[in-house]
Amino acid sequence: MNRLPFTQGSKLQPHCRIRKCNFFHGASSVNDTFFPLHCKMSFSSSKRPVLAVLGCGTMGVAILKGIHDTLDGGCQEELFPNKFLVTCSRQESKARLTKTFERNDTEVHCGDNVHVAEVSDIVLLCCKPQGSKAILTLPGMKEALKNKCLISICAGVTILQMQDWLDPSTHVMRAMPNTPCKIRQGMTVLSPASNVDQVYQQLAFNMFSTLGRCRVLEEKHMDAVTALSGSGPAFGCVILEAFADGGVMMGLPRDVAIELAAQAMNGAARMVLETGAHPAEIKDGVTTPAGSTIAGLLTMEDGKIRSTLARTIQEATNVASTLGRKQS
Ligand SMILES: NC(=O)C1=CN([C@@H]2O[C@H](COP(=O)(O)OP(=O)(O)OC[C@H]3O[C@@H](n4cnc5c(N)ncnc54)[C@H](OP(=O)(O)O)[C@@H]3O)[C@@H](O)[C@H]2O)C=CC1
Ligand SMILES: O=C(O)[C@@H]1CCC=N1
Repeated sequence: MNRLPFTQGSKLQPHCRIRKCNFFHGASSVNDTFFPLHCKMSFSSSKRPVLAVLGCGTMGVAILKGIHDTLDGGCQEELFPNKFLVTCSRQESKARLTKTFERNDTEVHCGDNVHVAEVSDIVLLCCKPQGSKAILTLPGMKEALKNKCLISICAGVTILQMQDWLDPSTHVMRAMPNTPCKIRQGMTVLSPASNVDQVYQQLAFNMFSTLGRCRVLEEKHMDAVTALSGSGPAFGCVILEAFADGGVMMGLPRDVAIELAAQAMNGAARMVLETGAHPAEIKDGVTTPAGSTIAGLLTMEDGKIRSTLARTIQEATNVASTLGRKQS
């Protein structure tokens, strides 16, 4: 059977090995060279870029934790940020974030979005989709983001919408990461606007590659990406929990059942990603004629599990496409 062509993102993780990305729209390939592009931009306060996270909730924390781990692993890359400013809207969140990020390189602000954007080079927008317009159209934000890079992870908020709210000189990019970025096992898909400078594209690719796998796709795929890999960890965990319930039903202690289910799924997923094998090949390899696996597989098919899961992605994609339209 043919091997599947995957990105090599996960192999980048040890200590920030950066590879060069092919950024043509729709391309996803990375090659094996170290990143050679020298920074032709001068960043605000130091040689290395300052990163802002506007709206630092679940995802902002997941991304920044992964980035901090990369830095703590000794990342010296010129294009990798080494100073961070994050924002939230409530004082209690500020107190929580201040505890979470007790480090000299990270400042936490309540509000202050425009000031934070002003003193940063790269701005990650991590608020809820319906709050994106309110933040990007704050008085002074258009000025603050001139010539800078804005990377939005907001589901369903399009490049065109953001360009409409911002100055034409702003380099607008969408990213769809997922929560495993927190442990640097994430998947991020990037989609830059056509005018985004190569240096910013490289910078974003570098940054997200250290948080797991990263690839570049055309914006038309972003809603499906949101459903499959943005929401995927939630869907995967429901399946995992149901497997564990089955183990508990048959007498396994809960903690053992969860470990076995998680490692079975982790092992299967890694076989797909690391060998390029098709999932069907792995399934067939497990399935002994007249054995227990085929008995279980037929039960799954009786429950229409394939169409149920595929329709899950279809439905989540449809909803993702509407999220940017509902602005508060
Ligand atoms: N959760 C996920 O797995 C994924 C989410 N996404 C996208 O990421 C985005 C964030 O999701 P998630 O992290 O789950 O959401 P959260 O609700 O956890 O985080 C949103 C954050 O925005 C802050 N915020 C709200 N208004 C303002 C404001 N005016 N100024 C500054 N900060 C503000 C909130 O602050 P406060 O806490 O003080 O209210 C909160 O910290 C969404 O757009 C979603 O589509 C993408 C991929 C995966
Ligand atoms: O549920 C949501 O809308 C977001 C987008 C991807 C994951 N969470």
